[in-house]
Amino acid sequence: MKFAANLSLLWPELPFLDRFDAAAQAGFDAVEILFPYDTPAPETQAALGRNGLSLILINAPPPNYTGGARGFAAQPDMVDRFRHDMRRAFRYAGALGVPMIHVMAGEAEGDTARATFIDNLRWAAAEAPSGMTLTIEPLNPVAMPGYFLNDYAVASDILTELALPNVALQYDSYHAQMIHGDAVAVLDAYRDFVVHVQIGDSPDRSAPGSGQVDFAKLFARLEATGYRGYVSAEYHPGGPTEKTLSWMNRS
Ligand SMILES: O=C(O)[C@@H](O)C(=O)CO
Ligand SMILES: [Mg+2]
Repeated sequence: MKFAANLSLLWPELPFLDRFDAAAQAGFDAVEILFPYDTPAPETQAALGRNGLSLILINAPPPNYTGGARGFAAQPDMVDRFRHDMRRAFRYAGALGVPMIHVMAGEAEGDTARATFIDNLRWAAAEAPSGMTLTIEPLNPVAMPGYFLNDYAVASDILTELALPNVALQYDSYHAQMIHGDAVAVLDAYRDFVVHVQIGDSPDRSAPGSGQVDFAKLFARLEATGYRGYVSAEYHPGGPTEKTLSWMNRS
């Protein structure tokens, strides 16, 4: 199994660029960053390069630049803004060879929002550089009140309707458990759509093994179904990150 470290959440006590060194020392060869845009791409590239790390995922758009809004992809009156932000994300990801961008839906509800989300994803999929995959991720309403994409069934319906090879599902055990009460059942139900897996426990987004998610079963299901993507650590370590990484030793 391939593991990645989410440097937006792990090693929170370290300056951002030092987290790359910590991840490599802990045995990771890949990282993801929710919103890397404050750091010029050459600086991120240097931190990756000196550690032999790949950056596998970033999000679009950056919330510091949107006033905290978590995307506009499902907002009918923000189509121009969505396209502008996606072009910026494509430039940043392209400069660093990032193969996946998580497209954030933003706060919205209803049929018009759904149609807008689908139209925007179709546009972005056509604009995306060759080899890049766009992901969508259901976020739970406790963590992200009002967020449009808050249910795995909604995500899978949208992906089925789109039927595009470069738009797929980002599964997160923390959100899946919070939304549907059984993260493993969610993985089983929507496994065919999944290209990227993030792990965190529920209800506190703490380290695997500290909450309600059955990680032994979850890893077994990933292995049994031949998952070849990354499993990325996206949780609040609540102390030294190195002490939370025993889950990496299981495969
Ligand atoms: O699970 C999460 O919160 C993230 O993967 C994310 O992309 C939201 O910013
Ligand atoms: Mg996530």
